[in-house]
Amino acid sequence: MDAKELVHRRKDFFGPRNAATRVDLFEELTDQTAAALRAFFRGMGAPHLFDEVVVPTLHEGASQIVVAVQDRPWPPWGLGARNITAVCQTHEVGDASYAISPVYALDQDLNNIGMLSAVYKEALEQLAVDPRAEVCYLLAEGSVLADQVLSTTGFKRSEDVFVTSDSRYHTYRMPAALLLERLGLDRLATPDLLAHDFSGKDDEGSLLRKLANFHHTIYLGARPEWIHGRDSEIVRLPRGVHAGKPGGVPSGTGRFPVERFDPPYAWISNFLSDGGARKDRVESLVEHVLSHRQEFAPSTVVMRGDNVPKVNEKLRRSLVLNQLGQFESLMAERIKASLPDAIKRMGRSPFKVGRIEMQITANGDGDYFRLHPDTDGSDSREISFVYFFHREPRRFSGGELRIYEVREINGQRVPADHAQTISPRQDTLVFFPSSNDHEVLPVRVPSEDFADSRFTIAGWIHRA
Ligand SMILES: O=C(O)CCC(=O)C(=O)O
Ligand SMILES: [Fe+2]
Repeated sequence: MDAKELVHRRKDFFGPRNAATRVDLFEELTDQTAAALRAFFRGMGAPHLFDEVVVPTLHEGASQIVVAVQDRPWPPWGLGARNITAVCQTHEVGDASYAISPVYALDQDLNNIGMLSAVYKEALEQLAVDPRAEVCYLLAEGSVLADQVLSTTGFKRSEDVFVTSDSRYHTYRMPAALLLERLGLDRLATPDLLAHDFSGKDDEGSLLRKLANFHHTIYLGARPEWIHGRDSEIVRLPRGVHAGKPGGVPSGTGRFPVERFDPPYAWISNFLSDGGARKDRVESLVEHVLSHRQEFAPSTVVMRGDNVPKVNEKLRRSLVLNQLGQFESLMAERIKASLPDAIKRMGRSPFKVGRIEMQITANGDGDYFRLHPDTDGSDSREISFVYFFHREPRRFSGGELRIYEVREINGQRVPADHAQTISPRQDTLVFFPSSNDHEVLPVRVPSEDFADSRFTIAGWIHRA
């Protein structure tokens, strides 16, 4: 190889590597694709993403996976026949509203901006077939860089807010077609992107820098969630959380401007822990539920006009245990101690506390609790609470508690068109008014092991 050739090669660092790359798209997994994806995520250092995110999301439908793939010319089968080098997944979260993942890539391709952009472009183009299609990211309040990058690209922050114990997340949204345009992806062909050939289309590399900035910020902003399971600046947008509510209330997609409300709930982290005792308390609670596994029964609901609790899988699917054992008095004591402050935080008036009902629930794979209030006003339930706990490490996903806000219109309390979504956190308790509509989004427990369930102590505080 002479020096000239070497210089030429250096100039096209990613171009030659992308020469055998194509962009592919699928909505179902063949064994071959599954194997290639698994190998990809393992190479990325996040093997669990495949089983815990990609596959379940795909199985729920309305999801697409766009990949950059290199095929081995011969033999076209067996190990390494398809080598995936980048992945982007979209899924519907509401009417014509889509979540879009970062473009996942192996470390050696993180600056392969042409390839990342080619994948992103094809993912967006699939969505933009519907002119109403918008894409969404969930971005933490107070984020500086990601907010700047998304906002200058044309994303609008909406008041669809999601809450975890560490952060509040806003939904940022933008039409898919406009995003293609703003990133210059409507002007660039996929082969040119893969060849890193921006000639004539990129004014002094500003397009390349803009794309790099966009992909890097989203990738790095989202990375703590999938590498460390930590709250990150950008988090995954779960399916269903922007879905419309029954009863004709407009969906909370944020397409309709909404005013801001005070949170309708109050929460307390490290609820049972004091000092170093947390681990022991939660562990013994987990032991308690595991040793009473046989006494858990299918959960029931009480329908209006009927006093007898019945199993109704249209509304609720989970298991319930009524004996709290030694935890009953501990919970009651803690609840009473923290209630006055919580009531203040929820902006409610104090009331004389009567009895406290409590039950333990286990939400396994596929379980949920559809939209409901805990009182129709004919009983004395005042405040509901949910205490979250689970075996470590956490092996379920989903199961967010979504609490709808209420607003006054002409003196009447009506459910607002948006809600706050709380992801289950170890040893955290959430209070909310029993009359507020709320729901538990579907839970995923890939292991299908009872011990990996989303466990709660749920209860109701009555007026005396
Ligand atoms: O499990 C939850 O997060 C809420 C349960 C609930 O709504 C109830 O038990 O009434
Ligand atoms: Fe409830």
